[in-house]
Amino acid sequence: MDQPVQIDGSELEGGGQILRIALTMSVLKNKPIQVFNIRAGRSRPGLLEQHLKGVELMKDLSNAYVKGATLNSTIIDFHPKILQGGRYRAPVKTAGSITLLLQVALPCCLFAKEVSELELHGGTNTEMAPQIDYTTEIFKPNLEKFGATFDFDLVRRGYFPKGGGKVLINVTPVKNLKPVTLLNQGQIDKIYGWSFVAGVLPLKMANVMADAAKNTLQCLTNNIKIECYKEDHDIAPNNESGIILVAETDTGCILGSSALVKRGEQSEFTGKKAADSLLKSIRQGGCVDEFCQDQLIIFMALADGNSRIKVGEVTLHTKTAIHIIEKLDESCKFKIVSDGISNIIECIKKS
Ligand SMILES: Nc1ncnc2c1ncn2[C@@H]1O[C@H](COP(=O)(O)OP(=O)(O)OP(=O)(O)O)[C@@H](O)[C@H]1O
Repeated sequence: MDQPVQIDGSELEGGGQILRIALTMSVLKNKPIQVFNIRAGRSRPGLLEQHLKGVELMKDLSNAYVKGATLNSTIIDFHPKILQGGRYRAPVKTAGSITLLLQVALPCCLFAKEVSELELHGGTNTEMAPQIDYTTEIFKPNLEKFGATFDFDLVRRGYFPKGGGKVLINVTPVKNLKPVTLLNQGQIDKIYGWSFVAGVLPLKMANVMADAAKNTLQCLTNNIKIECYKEDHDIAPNNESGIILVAETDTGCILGSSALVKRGEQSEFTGKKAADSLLKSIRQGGCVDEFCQDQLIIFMALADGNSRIKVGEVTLHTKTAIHIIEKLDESCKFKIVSDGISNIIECIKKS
Protein backbone atom coordinates (compact mmCIF):
# COMPACT_ATOMS: atom_id res chain seq x y z
CA MET A 1 0.00 0.00 0.00
CA ASP A 2 1.18 3.56 -0.81
CA GLN A 3 2.20 5.76 2.11
CA PRO A 4 -0.78 8.02 2.92
CA VAL A 5 -0.43 11.79 2.45
CA GLN A 6 -0.46 13.41 5.90
CA ILE A 7 -3.15 16.08 6.35
CA ASP A 8 -3.10 18.18 9.52
CA GLY A 9 -6.72 19.08 10.35
CA SER A 10 -5.63 21.85 12.72
CA GLU A 11 -4.15 24.03 9.98
CA LEU A 12 -5.70 27.39 8.96
CA GLU A 13 -9.56 27.12 9.36
CA GLY A 14 -9.05 23.98 11.41
CA GLY A 15 -12.63 22.76 10.74
CA GLY A 16 -14.62 20.15 8.85
CA GLN A 17 -13.80 21.67 5.47
CA ILE A 18 -10.21 20.33 5.62
CA LEU A 19 -11.52 16.80 6.05
CA ARG A 20 -14.08 17.19 3.23
CA ILE A 21 -11.60 18.57 0.70
CA ALA A 22 -8.96 16.02 1.65
CA LEU A 23 -11.45 13.15 1.19
CA THR A 24 -12.68 14.46 -2.17
CA MET A 25 -9.17 14.97 -3.54
CA SER A 26 -8.05 11.62 -2.14
CA VAL A 27 -10.80 9.86 -4.11
CA LEU A 28 -10.33 11.87 -7.30
CA LYS A 29 -6.53 11.58 -7.32
CA ASN A 30 -6.65 8.05 -5.96
CA LYS A 31 -4.24 8.89 -3.14
CA PRO A 32 -4.50 7.43 0.35
CA ILE A 33 -4.58 10.01 3.15
CA GLN A 34 -4.27 10.16 6.89
CA VAL A 35 -6.10 13.13 8.43
CA PHE A 36 -5.07 13.87 12.02
CA ASN A 37 -6.03 16.66 14.47
CA ILE A 38 -9.48 16.57 12.86
CA ARG A 39 -11.40 19.80 13.60
CA ALA A 40 -8.79 20.76 16.20
CA GLY A 41 -9.78 24.40 15.73
CA ARG A 42 -13.33 23.79 16.96
CA SER A 43 -14.70 23.71 20.53
CA ARG A 44 -15.77 20.06 20.07
CA PRO A 45 -12.94 18.57 17.97
CA GLY A 46 -13.18 15.27 16.10
CA LEU A 47 -15.83 13.76 13.88
CA LEU A 48 -19.38 14.86 14.61
CA GLU A 49 -22.29 12.92 13.13
CA GLN A 50 -22.30 15.04 9.94
CA HIS A 51 -18.56 14.55 9.34
CA LEU A 52 -18.73 10.83 10.13
CA LYS A 53 -21.60 10.27 7.70
CA GLY A 54 -19.60 12.24 5.12
CA VAL A 55 -16.65 9.87 5.57
CA GLU A 56 -18.97 6.85 5.27
CA LEU A 57 -20.55 8.27 2.11
CA MET A 58 -17.10 8.75 0.57
CA LYS A 59 -16.13 5.25 1.65
CA ASP A 60 -19.18 3.82 -0.13
CA LEU A 61 -18.63 5.96 -3.23
CA SER A 62 -15.02 4.89 -3.66
CA ASN A 63 -15.00 1.44 -2.07
CA ALA A 64 -12.35 2.74 0.33
CA TYR A 65 -10.52 1.07 3.19
CA VAL A 66 -11.13 3.28 6.23
CA LYS A 67 -9.73 3.20 9.74
CA GLY A 68 -10.73 5.39 12.68
CA ALA A 69 -14.15 6.46 11.41
CA THR A 70 -16.05 6.67 14.69
CA LEU A 71 -17.81 9.53 16.46
CA ASN A 72 -15.36 12.04 18.02
CA SER A 73 -12.36 10.39 16.36
CA THR A 74 -9.58 12.89 15.61
CA ILE A 75 -7.64 10.69 13.18
CA ILE A 76 -8.67 8.64 10.18
CA ASP A 77 -6.93 6.66 7.46
CA PHE A 78 -8.68 6.67 4.11
CA HIS A 79 -7.52 4.53 1.16
CA PRO A 80 -9.82 4.92 -1.87
CA LYS A 81 -10.20 2.22 -4.49
CA ILE A 82 -12.59 2.56 -7.44
CA LEU A 83 -14.83 5.58 -7.83
CA GLN A 84 -18.18 4.19 -8.80
CA GLY A 85 -21.61 5.75 -9.20
CA GLY A 86 -25.00 4.37 -8.19
CA ARG A 87 -27.30 4.88 -5.22
CA TYR A 88 -26.04 6.02 -1.84
CA ARG A 89 -27.62 7.10 1.46
CA ALA A 90 -26.20 9.36 4.15
CA PRO A 91 -28.60 9.14 7.10
CA VAL A 92 -27.43 11.94 9.43
CA LYS A 93 -29.63 11.70 12.52
CA THR A 94 -28.88 15.20 13.83
CA ALA A 95 -29.33 18.57 12.09
CA GLY A 96 -25.86 18.06 10.55
CA SER A 97 -25.81 19.87 7.24
CA ILE A 98 -27.08 18.10 4.11
CA THR A 99 -25.36 20.68 1.91
CA LEU A 100 -21.99 19.86 3.45
CA LEU A 101 -22.60 16.18 2.67
CA LEU A 102 -23.19 17.27 -0.90
CA GLN A 103 -20.04 19.41 -0.77
CA VAL A 104 -17.85 16.38 -0.10
CA ALA A 105 -19.55 14.02 -2.55
CA LEU A 106 -20.47 16.19 -5.54
CA PRO A 107 -17.04 16.57 -7.22
CA CYS A 108 -16.58 12.78 -7.02
CA CYS A 109 -20.05 12.08 -8.43
CA LEU A 110 -19.23 14.36 -11.37
CA PHE A 111 -16.29 12.12 -12.26
CA ALA A 112 -17.88 8.77 -11.39
CA LYS A 113 -18.42 6.00 -13.93
CA GLU A 114 -22.22 6.19 -13.75
CA VAL A 115 -25.03 8.48 -12.61
CA SER A 116 -25.16 8.92 -8.82
CA GLU A 117 -28.33 9.18 -6.77
CA LEU A 118 -27.77 10.48 -3.26
CA GLU A 119 -30.35 10.35 -0.47
CA LEU A 120 -29.14 12.84 2.12
CA HIS A 121 -30.70 13.26 5.57
CA GLY A 122 -30.08 15.93 8.22
CA GLY A 123 -30.42 19.72 8.32
CA THR A 124 -31.38 21.72 5.23
CA ASN A 125 -31.23 25.21 6.74
CA THR A 126 -28.64 25.44 9.49
CA GLU A 127 -26.05 27.88 10.80
CA MET A 128 -22.40 27.82 9.66
CA ALA A 129 -23.24 25.96 6.46
CA PRO A 130 -24.95 26.82 3.18
CA GLN A 131 -28.74 26.76 3.46
CA ILE A 132 -30.09 24.36 0.83
CA ASP A 133 -31.59 27.36 -0.97
CA TYR A 134 -28.15 28.97 -1.13
CA THR A 135 -26.76 25.78 -2.66
CA THR A 136 -29.51 25.49 -5.27
CA GLU A 137 -29.94 29.20 -6.14
CA ILE A 138 -26.40 30.59 -5.80
CA PHE A 139 -23.81 27.81 -5.75
CA LYS A 140 -25.50 25.72 -8.50
CA PRO A 141 -25.61 28.44 -11.19
CA ASN A 142 -21.97 29.23 -10.42
CA LEU A 143 -21.08 25.54 -10.72
CA GLU A 144 -22.88 25.48 -14.08
CA LYS A 145 -20.30 27.94 -15.42
CA PHE A 146 -17.85 25.01 -15.21
CA GLY A 147 -20.22 22.89 -17.34
CA ALA A 148 -21.55 20.69 -14.53
CA THR A 149 -24.78 20.55 -12.58
CA PHE A 150 -27.03 18.38 -10.41
CA ASP A 151 -30.77 17.81 -10.01
CA PHE A 152 -32.42 17.93 -6.62
CA ASP A 153 -35.67 17.14 -4.90
CA LEU A 154 -36.22 18.79 -1.53
CA VAL A 155 -38.46 16.23 0.14
CA ARG A 156 -38.47 17.64 3.70
CA ARG A 157 -36.75 20.51 5.44
CA GLY A 158 -34.71 19.88 8.57
CA TYR A 159 -33.78 22.52 11.13
CA PHE A 160 -31.67 22.68 14.28
CA PRO A 161 -31.88 20.83 16.64
CA LYS A 162 -34.18 18.06 15.32
CA GLY A 163 -32.91 17.71 11.76
CA GLY A 164 -35.14 15.28 9.89
CA GLY A 165 -34.60 16.91 6.49
CA LYS A 166 -34.32 14.86 3.32
CA VAL A 167 -32.94 15.84 -0.08
CA LEU A 168 -32.48 13.63 -3.13
CA ILE A 169 -29.64 14.54 -5.47
CA ASN A 170 -29.02 13.22 -8.94
CA VAL A 171 -25.64 13.76 -10.59
CA THR A 172 -24.80 12.92 -14.19
CA PRO A 173 -21.04 12.60 -14.68
CA VAL A 174 -19.16 14.96 -17.00
CA LYS A 175 -16.25 14.20 -19.34
CA ASN A 176 -14.42 17.26 -18.08
CA LEU A 177 -14.95 20.61 -16.36
CA LYS A 178 -14.46 23.85 -18.30
CA PRO A 179 -12.16 26.48 -16.83
CA VAL A 180 -13.87 29.80 -15.97
CA THR A 181 -12.89 33.45 -16.23
CA LEU A 182 -15.01 35.69 -14.01
CA LEU A 183 -13.38 39.10 -13.79
CA ASN A 184 -16.07 41.73 -14.33
CA GLN A 185 -18.80 42.12 -11.72
CA GLY A 186 -20.77 44.55 -13.95
CA GLN A 187 -23.92 46.39 -12.84
CA ILE A 188 -26.61 44.95 -10.58
CA ASP A 189 -29.61 43.91 -12.72
CA LYS A 190 -31.89 42.64 -10.00
CA ILE A 191 -32.02 41.39 -6.45
CA TYR A 192 -34.47 38.74 -5.32
CA GLY A 193 -34.90 36.30 -2.49
CA TRP A 194 -37.08 34.38 -0.12
CA SER A 195 -37.99 35.25 3.45
CA PHE A 196 -39.61 32.33 5.24
CA VAL A 197 -41.11 31.13 8.48
CA ALA A 198 -41.90 27.53 9.37
CA GLY A 199 -43.74 25.70 12.15
CA VAL A 200 -45.82 27.96 14.36
CA LEU A 201 -43.89 31.18 13.64
CA PRO A 202 -45.97 34.10 12.30
CA LEU A 203 -45.64 35.26 8.68
CA LYS A 204 -45.09 38.79 10.01
CA MET A 205 -41.51 37.79 10.91
CA ALA A 206 -40.82 37.04 7.24
CA ASN A 207 -42.29 40.41 6.19
CA VAL A 208 -40.15 42.29 8.72
CA MET A 209 -36.97 40.48 7.54
CA ALA A 210 -37.72 41.18 3.91
CA ASP A 211 -38.44 44.90 4.55
CA ALA A 212 -35.18 45.31 6.49
CA ALA A 213 -33.23 43.61 3.68
CA LYS A 214 -34.91 45.78 1.01
CA ASN A 215 -34.17 48.99 2.94
CA THR A 216 -30.50 48.07 3.13
CA LEU A 217 -30.19 47.04 -0.52
CA GLN A 218 -32.17 49.77 -2.26
CA CYS A 219 -28.97 51.81 -2.61
CA LEU A 220 -27.99 49.22 -5.29
CA THR A 221 -31.21 48.93 -7.33
CA ASN A 222 -34.97 49.47 -7.14
CA ASN A 223 -35.47 46.08 -8.77
CA ILE A 224 -35.79 44.04 -5.56
CA LYS A 225 -38.35 41.28 -5.07
CA ILE A 226 -38.33 39.19 -1.90
CA GLU A 227 -41.06 36.58 -1.57
CA CYS A 228 -42.39 36.19 1.97
CA TYR A 229 -43.97 32.84 2.76
CA LYS A 230 -44.80 30.22 5.36
CA GLU A 231 -43.43 26.75 4.68
CA ASP A 232 -45.99 24.00 4.18
CA HIS A 233 -46.34 22.07 7.46
CA ASP A 234 -45.91 18.73 5.65
CA ILE A 235 -42.42 19.55 4.42
CA ALA A 236 -41.33 21.75 7.35
CA PRO A 237 -43.10 20.84 10.61
CA ASN A 238 -40.59 22.49 12.98
CA ASN A 239 -39.94 26.14 13.82
CA GLU A 240 -37.40 28.13 11.82
CA SER A 241 -37.20 31.46 10.10
CA GLY A 242 -34.66 32.91 7.70
CA ILE A 243 -33.84 34.70 4.50
CA ILE A 244 -31.90 34.02 1.28
CA LEU A 245 -30.86 36.86 -1.03
CA VAL A 246 -29.55 36.71 -4.60
CA ALA A 247 -28.06 39.49 -6.75
CA GLU A 248 -27.66 39.09 -10.52
CA THR A 249 -25.51 41.41 -12.59
CA ASP A 250 -25.52 42.33 -16.29
CA THR A 251 -22.31 40.33 -16.77
CA GLY A 252 -23.95 37.15 -15.45
CA CYS A 253 -22.48 37.17 -11.94
CA ILE A 254 -24.60 35.64 -9.19
CA LEU A 255 -23.82 36.59 -5.62
CA GLY A 256 -25.83 35.78 -2.53
CA SER A 257 -26.17 35.72 1.20
CA SER A 258 -28.45 34.24 3.82
CA ALA A 259 -29.25 34.26 7.52
CA LEU A 260 -31.42 32.43 10.03
CA VAL A 261 -33.15 34.14 12.97
CA LYS A 262 -31.15 33.25 16.06
CA ARG A 263 -32.80 32.68 19.42
CA GLY A 264 -33.70 36.07 20.97
CA GLU A 265 -32.82 37.95 17.77
CA GLN A 266 -35.18 40.49 16.15
CA SER A 267 -36.20 39.50 12.60
CA GLU A 268 -35.35 43.01 11.45
CA PHE A 269 -31.75 42.47 12.56
CA THR A 270 -31.58 39.13 10.68
CA GLY A 271 -32.85 40.70 7.45
CA LYS A 272 -30.37 43.55 7.71
CA LYS A 273 -27.51 41.14 8.53
CA ALA A 274 -28.12 39.09 5.37
CA ALA A 275 -28.41 42.26 3.29
CA ASP A 276 -25.22 43.73 4.78
CA SER A 277 -23.34 40.53 3.87
CA LEU A 278 -24.53 40.80 0.24
CA LEU A 279 -23.77 44.52 0.13
CA LYS A 280 -20.25 43.86 1.41
CA SER A 281 -19.60 41.19 -1.25
CA ILE A 282 -20.87 43.51 -3.99
CA ARG A 283 -18.95 46.56 -2.79
CA GLN A 284 -15.70 44.58 -2.71
CA GLY A 285 -16.09 44.09 -6.46
CA GLY A 286 -15.97 40.29 -6.57
CA CYS A 287 -17.79 38.13 -9.12
CA VAL A 288 -18.81 35.67 -6.41
CA ASP A 289 -19.72 36.19 -2.75
CA GLU A 290 -17.61 35.37 0.30
CA PHE A 291 -19.10 31.83 0.65
CA CYS A 292 -19.09 30.68 -2.96
CA GLN A 293 -15.42 31.65 -3.05
CA ASP A 294 -14.13 28.68 -1.09
CA GLN A 295 -16.75 26.33 -2.56
CA LEU A 296 -15.53 26.93 -6.14
CA ILE A 297 -11.82 26.40 -5.48
CA ILE A 298 -12.04 22.64 -5.97
CA PHE A 299 -13.79 23.04 -9.35
CA MET A 300 -11.07 25.47 -10.48
CA ALA A 301 -8.53 22.79 -9.56
CA LEU A 302 -10.41 20.06 -11.42
CA ALA A 303 -11.14 22.08 -14.59
CA ASP A 304 -9.26 21.41 -17.82
CA GLY A 305 -7.29 24.65 -18.03
CA ASN A 306 -6.54 27.85 -16.14
CA SER A 307 -9.35 29.63 -14.28
CA ARG A 308 -9.48 33.17 -12.88
CA ILE A 309 -12.11 34.50 -10.49
CA LYS A 310 -12.26 37.98 -9.01
CA VAL A 311 -13.32 37.95 -5.37
CA GLY A 312 -13.46 40.42 -2.47
CA GLU A 313 -11.44 39.71 0.64
CA VAL A 314 -9.95 36.20 0.44
CA THR A 315 -11.48 34.16 3.26
CA LEU A 316 -9.64 31.74 5.53
CA HIS A 317 -11.86 28.96 4.17
CA THR A 318 -10.56 29.78 0.68
CA LYS A 319 -6.93 29.79 1.81
CA THR A 320 -7.55 26.45 3.53
CA ALA A 321 -9.12 24.91 0.42
CA ILE A 322 -6.16 26.02 -1.71
CA HIS A 323 -3.64 24.69 0.82
CA ILE A 324 -5.19 21.21 1.02
CA ILE A 325 -5.77 20.93 -2.73
CA GLU A 326 -2.17 21.88 -3.55
CA LYS A 327 -1.02 19.18 -1.10
CA LEU A 328 -2.95 16.48 -2.93
CA ASP A 329 -2.77 17.67 -6.53
CA GLU A 330 0.58 18.59 -8.07
CA SER A 331 -1.11 19.42 -11.36
CA CYS A 332 -2.36 22.81 -10.19
CA LYS A 333 -0.95 25.90 -8.53
CA PHE A 334 -2.99 28.81 -7.16
CA LYS A 335 -1.94 32.45 -7.22
CA ILE A 336 -3.72 35.40 -5.60
CA VAL A 337 -3.20 38.93 -6.95
CA SER A 338 -4.64 41.83 -4.96
CA ASP A 339 -5.53 45.35 -6.07
CA GLY A 340 -6.19 46.54 -2.53
CA ILE A 341 -9.98 45.95 -2.42
CA SER A 342 -10.50 42.90 -4.59
CA ASN A 343 -8.37 39.90 -5.42
CA ILE A 344 -8.01 37.67 -8.43
CA ILE A 345 -7.69 33.99 -7.60
CA GLU A 346 -5.93 32.22 -10.43
CA CYS A 347 -5.57 28.47 -10.80
CA ILE A 348 -2.78 27.48 -13.15
CA LYS A 349 -2.84 23.92 -14.46
CA LYS A 350 0.48 22.32 -15.32
CA SER A 351 0.36 20.61 -18.68
N1 LIG B 1 -24.02 31.54 5.42
C1 LIG B 1 -23.42 30.70 4.58
N2 LIG B 1 -23.81 30.66 3.29
C2 LIG B 1 -23.22 29.82 2.42
N3 LIG B 1 -22.21 28.98 2.75
C3 LIG B 1 -21.77 29.00 4.01
C4 LIG B 1 -22.35 29.85 5.00
N4 LIG B 1 -21.72 29.64 6.18
C5 LIG B 1 -20.77 28.70 5.94
N5 LIG B 1 -20.81 28.31 4.65
C6 LIG B 1 -19.94 27.32 3.99
O1 LIG B 1 -19.95 26.13 4.75
C7 LIG B 1 -18.66 25.54 4.81
C8 LIG B 1 -18.29 25.45 6.30
O2 LIG B 1 -17.07 24.79 6.48
P1 LIG B 1 -16.51 24.54 7.99
O3 LIG B 1 -15.25 23.81 7.91
O4 LIG B 1 -16.50 25.82 8.73
O5 LIG B 1 -17.72 23.74 8.56
P2 LIG B 1 -18.09 22.34 9.20
O6 LIG B 1 -17.82 21.13 8.43
O7 LIG B 1 -19.49 22.52 9.69
O8 LIG B 1 -17.15 22.14 10.31
P3 LIG B 1 -16.92 22.79 11.63
O9 LIG B 1 -18.02 22.40 12.56
O10 LIG B 1 -15.70 22.11 11.84
O11 LIG B 1 -16.86 24.28 11.38
C9 LIG B 1 -17.76 26.43 3.97
O12 LIG B 1 -17.69 25.93 2.66
C10 LIG B 1 -18.50 27.78 3.96
O13 LIG B 1 -18.28 28.57 2.80
